[in-house]
Amino acid sequence: MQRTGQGETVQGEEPTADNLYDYLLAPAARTPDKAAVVEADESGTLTDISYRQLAALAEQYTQTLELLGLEVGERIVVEAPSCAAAVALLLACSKLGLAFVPVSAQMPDNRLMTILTSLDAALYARAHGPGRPELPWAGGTARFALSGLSIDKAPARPTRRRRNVLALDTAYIIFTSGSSGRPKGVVMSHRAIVTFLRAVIADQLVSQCDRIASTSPLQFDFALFGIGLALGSGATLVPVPRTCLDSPRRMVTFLRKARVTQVHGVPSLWRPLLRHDAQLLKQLDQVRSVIFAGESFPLAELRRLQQMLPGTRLVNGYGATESMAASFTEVPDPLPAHQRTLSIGHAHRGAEMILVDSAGRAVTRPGVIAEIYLRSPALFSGYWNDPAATAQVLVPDPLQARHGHTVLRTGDLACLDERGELHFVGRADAQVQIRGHRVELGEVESVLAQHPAIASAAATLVPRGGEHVLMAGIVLKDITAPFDEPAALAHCARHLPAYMTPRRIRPLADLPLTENGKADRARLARLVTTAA
Ligand SMILES: Nc1ncnc2c1ncn2[C@@H]1O[C@H](COS(=O)(=O)NC(=O)C[C@H](N)c2cccc(Br)c2)[C@@H](O)[C@H]1O
Repeated sequence: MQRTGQGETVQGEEPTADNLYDYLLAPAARTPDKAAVVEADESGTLTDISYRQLAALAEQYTQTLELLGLEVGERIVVEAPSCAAAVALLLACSKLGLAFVPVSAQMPDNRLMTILTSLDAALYARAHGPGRPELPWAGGTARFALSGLSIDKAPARPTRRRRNVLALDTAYIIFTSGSSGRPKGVVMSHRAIVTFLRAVIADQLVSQCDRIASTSPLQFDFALFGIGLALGSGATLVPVPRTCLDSPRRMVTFLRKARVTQVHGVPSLWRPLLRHDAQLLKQLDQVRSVIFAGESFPLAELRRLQQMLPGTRLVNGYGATESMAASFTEVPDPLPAHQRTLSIGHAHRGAEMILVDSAGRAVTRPGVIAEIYLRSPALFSGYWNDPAATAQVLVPDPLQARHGHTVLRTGDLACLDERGELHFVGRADAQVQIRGHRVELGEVESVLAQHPAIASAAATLVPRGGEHVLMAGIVLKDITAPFDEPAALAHCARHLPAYMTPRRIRPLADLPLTENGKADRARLARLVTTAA
């Protein structure tokens, strides 16, 4: 479809530039009446929004936004769950070249204000629902739902001439907590996200008859991945309501009712099911594949999941928001008993992960731990308004420095196995040193999870008097049983060197998680210390 100066599209020709709107709505021309998004209301009633209806809603939002006369590149902060209206607003922003910045309703007011201010956002749009009465935001505001987008306060912007949207214009910005604590905005262009989605869909991760359950909150790019994979392949997106995620029974009921065939989620999504109602998993006979991402899936739990979902393809999705993702590796079925680390395989089509040691040399021998660098045409543009932080991670290719291109320095450590596949080892900045030894928190956790009474475990370092002390939190299989800490400590001493044995092991009701569902080691450190 040829784009005219006013951003209109003329049916028939291919778009002149990669654009998320054209890419995600292409199926609307082929299968307009097919369900694009399945909506669930609070009573659990499911409603299909067809590609035609989604395109119409996106058009309605586009016309309302167009009246604001915003320049290409202006930022729209969107507070909403993953749902059809949010997808339509993402499409409208993409069509007008506005940057879509998803935030969560659970985000504290002051963090939201930091993001709105640092972005100098043109509009803060939230899905209909309880607002934030105390939010001191003086910029543009709007509310949106399936019924439409209403501007409550127009942004004070001079109406400017709109130009064509280019492939390098920003499609979305995702704020990550970042290990430094200050939120960093990962800026992704239309070219990066469309290139990535084309490659991953070409790798046959999904088929157009899939119904993809997305379980991550919208501000986590795993949710945008679900939107891109579903619509980009002409399949159907099934956002799972938060209320279904807290109860194993409600989640299984929902997945069955919505006839879901592929489930996306972080490893912790499966923990309550595996612990309480593993038998319920047998009801998910229609689920053909599961894609997990965000952190290593503890092997003991992964083996249980594999047993309970016989014949279901389990895919280990690895990667960072700065490239959306890097690799999708099928877990061997069955997972060999001796295997202690998960393969993250090879990068998706058109990209390459290389291992580089601290001297900047390529590592090609198995078993040598080094840092993963990602060569890819789908890398992020940079961190919002932070060229210094950008230069830390978008670096000259250490193996082809003279060519001038940059690669992503992931900060992740991995090593090659005998077959040349990468195995994730851990975060370079999470390498903890105890009395001069490198400690792998993941290794401590997997030994603890092998203890017969322990369902799951998380380890962390607690600063204590100038040094760091290794502490662990565990969840018992039977929370009514008394916890025998000395026995658990003895179990660790039998399987781990002394410096990797936790000082204390604390039973917890649940392992603390971040908003994106990953292990929250900072909160764990506070929990195990206060429990001392
Ligand atoms: N599969 C793993 N094993 C182990 N460690 C993982 C895995 N996936 C990540 N990580 C870690 O998480 C970091 C990155 O965090 S992030 O920027 O918030 N992004 C994410 O978590 C999610 C990521 N954007 C994403 C989004 C959609 C699909 C996929 Br597929 C992946 C990586 O650098 C790794 O340290």
